[in-house]
Amino acid sequence: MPTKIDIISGVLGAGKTTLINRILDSVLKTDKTAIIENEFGEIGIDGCRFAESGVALREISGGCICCTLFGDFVSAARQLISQVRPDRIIVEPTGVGKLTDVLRALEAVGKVEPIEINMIVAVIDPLRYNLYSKMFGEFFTDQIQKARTIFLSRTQLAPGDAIDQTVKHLKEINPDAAVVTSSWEDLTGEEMVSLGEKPGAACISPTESILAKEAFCHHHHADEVFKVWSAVTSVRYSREQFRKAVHRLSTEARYGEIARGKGVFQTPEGGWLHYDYVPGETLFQNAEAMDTGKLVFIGKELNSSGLEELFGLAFIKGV
Ligand SMILES: Nc1nc2c(ncn2[C@@H]2O[C@H](COP(=O)(O)OP(=O)(O)OP(=O)(O)O)[C@@H](O)[C@H]2O)c(=O)[nH]1
Repeated sequence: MPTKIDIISGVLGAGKTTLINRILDSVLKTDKTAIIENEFGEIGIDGCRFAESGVALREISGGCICCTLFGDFVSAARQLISQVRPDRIIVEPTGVGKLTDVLRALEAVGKVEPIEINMIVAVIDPLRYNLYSKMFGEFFTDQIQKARTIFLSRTQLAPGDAIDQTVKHLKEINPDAAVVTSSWEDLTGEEMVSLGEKPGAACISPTESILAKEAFCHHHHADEVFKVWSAVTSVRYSREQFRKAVHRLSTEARYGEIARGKGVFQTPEGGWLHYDYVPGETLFQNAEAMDTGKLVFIGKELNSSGLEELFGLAFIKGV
């Protein structure tokens, strides 16, 4: 039996990890499942978020499958298939990865291992459609164009007209994709899997039609456009101090254009908080105790020294 491959794409912070966790609830009942996660930043933050589910996880950090990590991805997939023998591999590309490039990498895997592309999903946040379209440009469009199923995230928070507008834009770019507008809270894991597996009307053959066209297109790589600032730190912040720092970061142009932030830090009381930043929203969650705090921000034209100053760090950069 070929290994089923599910690709869950979406720009930084769109909701890929959240969707994968929902899908895992269902597929783990029947399929031995592995995950390959590609983190653009060097410090992997998400790994621990799948840990409890008991899946085999391979994390590829510090670049993108499209360029620097193409070979690493192909070997990780080959190794998983030959050693773990999963029924299914879920691939979470970086938010600044193009589906085209992921499909190209999978084409290389398919030459040596039996695989079958099962889901090609893009997660789109309707609340930030225009912002992300501008910020992520060709990466965003490519994900929409190549997806078979598009899941809208955060729909419970989005007004109806934002959802309608988003669906209209998506259909203009990819009329064949199935677009799921239901709130994720109203869907079971099984329903999400079945929606993700349902092929769009014009079912894609990744190795031929998509990739042949792409070969002639002008093509930017993620690391030409986006930069990562990351740090490990023992500095403690209260939730309020951290929120204030992030507010400055997102409102003062001198720090650059911040697309995503995530990490963990210790509070003055000794607890640990995980933070998730997307433009206009910072969420905190209690976290397990860590060996050290880790901060990551990704964006355009990042001002590293400004960030260092802002977070007042006694830190070792870029570990
Ligand atoms: N309530 C709600 N929160 C969501 C939804 N999707 C994402 N979030 C929240 O948005 C934040 C980012 O979601 P993630 O699932 O980590 O996004 P991601 O696309 O995996 O992010 P990267 O891996 O950094 O690119 C998290 O705090 C999520 O809890 C959704 O549909 N509903």
